[in-house]
This record gives sequence, structure tokens and C-alpha cells, in this order.
Amino acid sequence: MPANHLYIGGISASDLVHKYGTPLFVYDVNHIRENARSFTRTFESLGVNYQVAYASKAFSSIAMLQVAKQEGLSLDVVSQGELYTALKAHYPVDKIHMHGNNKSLEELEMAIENEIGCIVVDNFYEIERLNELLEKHQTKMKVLLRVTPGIEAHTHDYILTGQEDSKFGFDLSSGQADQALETLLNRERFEVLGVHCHIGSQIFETHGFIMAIRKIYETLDHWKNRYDYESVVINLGGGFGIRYTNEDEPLPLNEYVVKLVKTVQSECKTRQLNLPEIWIEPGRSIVGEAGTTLYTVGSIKNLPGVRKYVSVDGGMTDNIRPALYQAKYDAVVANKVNEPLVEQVSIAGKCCESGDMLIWDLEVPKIESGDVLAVRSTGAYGYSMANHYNRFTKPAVVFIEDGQDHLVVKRETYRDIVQNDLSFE
Ligand SMILES: Cc1ncc(COP(=O)(O)O)c(C=O)c1O
Ligand SMILES: N[C@@H](CCCC[NH3+])C(=O)O
Repeated sequence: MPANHLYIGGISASDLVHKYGTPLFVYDVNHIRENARSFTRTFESLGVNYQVAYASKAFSSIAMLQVAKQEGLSLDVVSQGELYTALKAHYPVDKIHMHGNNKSLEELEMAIENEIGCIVVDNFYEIERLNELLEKHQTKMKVLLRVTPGIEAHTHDYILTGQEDSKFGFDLSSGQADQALETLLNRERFEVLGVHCHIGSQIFETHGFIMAIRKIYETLDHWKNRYDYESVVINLGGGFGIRYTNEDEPLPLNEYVVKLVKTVQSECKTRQLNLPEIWIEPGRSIVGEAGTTLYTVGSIKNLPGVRKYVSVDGGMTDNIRPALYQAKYDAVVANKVNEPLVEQVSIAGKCCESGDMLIWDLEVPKIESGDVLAVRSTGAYGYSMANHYNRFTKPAVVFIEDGQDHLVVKRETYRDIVQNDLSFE
């Protein structure tokens, strides 16, 4: 192996670039599997009933869902498109859970017709529509009630979801969740499995989860007394933080599981409630660090004493997170990994937007046009949030396993870009 090159899963980044071009998403599949197993093995070792549902919004493709399926994960989908992908990947339907704060009738009907495992109901409007559809199909549906426990996790405002003032779910403190439970219990078409809560994303400590569980158990206690209802499932969502740069200090994934399980166990014991199945819904922590984006360096603009802009052949179209959340990333020059870091540069995307900057103030070796830049930890919410701004095509995605590379998503073509355009001449 040439010492100066970055290797991903045993294959040189330069070889991948040569074969597939750039920008290119590359996933180390063993890394994805290890992350999934950190969750499943910890649950196994604790001897509780559980489900780990991969939040497919983080990265959905047929190949990715096949890996999730092989790892025995359940699947969280948020739309007809994500459900369609799951069906195409032959995902076991009883392991699919559907989310969404504004599920369309078509989405709900597709879920019913395909007999998916459960729907996470989010609001009163949805309960009524779902009830009508279940009547129409003369069938039942397992549901979880999504609640917002009023917890403000420490993360970016845009990825907070468990606070009272949220578009998601039923608020616990105002009694909305009680009212929703009553409505569901009074309709014979619903089998109410329990509660769901997701407090936010990219969270580095367990305190917020513990607070959320305690809040939920105050409600579950009340539901037992008032409705004689006991939750058979508690879904605590995802949100476990990962390392994007050296400033991030994520907890080992098993620590989240241990803390969640112990807290649920202790709440059940104190309140003399049955231990439910414990479900989680990680996305980022399964695929984030397993993905790297490779770019080719193009133009370089030096403003002496101000900044050196190094432009790459992608940007906010394949990674919108820096523009949307001021997210920070780390990168290396893939063909110069052992060279001393001698300059500070800022990595610009190629969209016609000043805000299309991928990384500010990155230490690099002497960087030149034609070098390959590898941005790390882009496996979550990179490809899945990719867009066509400036009519750029979406990159290809390659999986690497056992030293072999596999193209799993083709690079888009310009034909793809105009395929739905109709002439007006
Ligand atoms: C309901 C729900 N579940 C799971 C996730 C996955 O979160 P993450 O990718 O941070 O694990 C999200 C996204 O934040 C979510 O909204
Ligand atoms: N897309 C977000 C997180 C997802 C929020 C989903 N509730 C991110 O890139 O961090």
C-alpha cells in the first residue's frame, strides 16, 4: 500500500476516484455492521426485549436497507419514498415503522395495504384519517403515540424535537397525550403498543434521555391509574452523537443503550409497572462515521493575509449540513496523508452561493488542483439530503466490504436531471 494514500476498507481512495469519479460517497460496510451490532449486542447482553430500528432518513438506498436487514434491524420510514425503497429491498414488512407529522392519505394507505409493523401517530388529524382508512380496509393497525416530553437536548435548534414547542407529537404537559390515548383506546381499529419519543439529534450525553424517560413514566403511571393502560413498547428514538471533528467526544454506543435500559428498568420497578419492549431508532450513529466523501480539488484562490479558498467539485448539493446547521467536518488530502500540514485553507463548494462552504480553516499539506479531498463522517444526512441546486447531478455511492468495492447507487446523469421536464415550445 503506498504510504501516502488514504485507504478505505482496504482500497485506496485514489483508485476509487479513478474508477468512479468524484464527488463520490464511499461507505465501509464493516463499520456500518459494527455500529449496528454495538446496539443489538448490548441489548442482547442486558436480556431485555428490544428492537433497533434503523432511521432510514439518514441514508436510504436498496443496498443500505439490505445491510440493515441482514443485521436484523427494524426500519423507520418517514415517507412513501422511504417505504417504497424498503419494499424494493424486500424488508420484512412487520419490521417497518412509519413516522411523519403530516402523513398523507396515500402514505397511510400504502402502510395499511403493505401491513407494516406499526405507525407512529403524531396528531389528532392523523388519528381520524387513519381510523377512516382502517374502517375502509376492515383491518387493524399497531400504533405508537409520539409524545414530546418537554426536554430541550443540547444540540442545534433545527435538530431539536422533544421540546413542548415542536411540530412533532402530542405534548405531555398540556394533557394532549392523554386525550390522544383516550381517542385511540376508544377506537377498535387501533392496537396501542405504547409511546414514542425522540428528543433530538447529535446528542453527546445521556442526561436528556434520562429526563425524557422519567417524564414519560410519570405519564405512564397516570395512564395505568386512569385508563388501566400499560405500554408494551417504549420507543426512545435516536439522536446518539458521532464524531465529525476532534472537537466531538461521542459516548460509545453501548453506553447509551445501558443507560436507557437501566433507567426504564428502574422506573418500572419504582412504579410497579411491567417492563416494556425497549425500542430505539438510530440513524446517524449507524452510518455517519462509516461514510466518506471524495472530491477533486479544482480552483484555488489565494487572498494573502485573508484566506485561501480551495474549491471542490461538490458542496451544498451533496452535503447541505454546513450551510443548514453550521455543521463542522474534518478532511484529509487523500493522496498526501503523510505529508506535514503546512497551510490553512477553507474548502468551498461549487454552487453559486457564498454560503456554500464545506469547511472553514482546515490544516492541510501543500494543496494543489487535482488533489483528492476526503471529507470524513459524511455517511448520515449527506446523500439523503442531496439536492439538484444549480442542476448538479447527485454523486455515486460505493460500498466497500472484504476489500471489494461495489457500486450501489449510480451517479446521476444530465438526462436524469431533465427527465421530468416537458417542452413548452
Ligand atoms: C423520529 C426520529 N427518529 C430517529 C431519528 C434519527 O436520529 P439520528 O440520525 O440522530 O439517530 C430522527 C432524526 O432526528 C427522528 O426524527
Ligand atoms: N438531518 C439532520 C437531522 C435529522 C433530524 C431528523 N429529525 C442532520 O443532518 O443532522
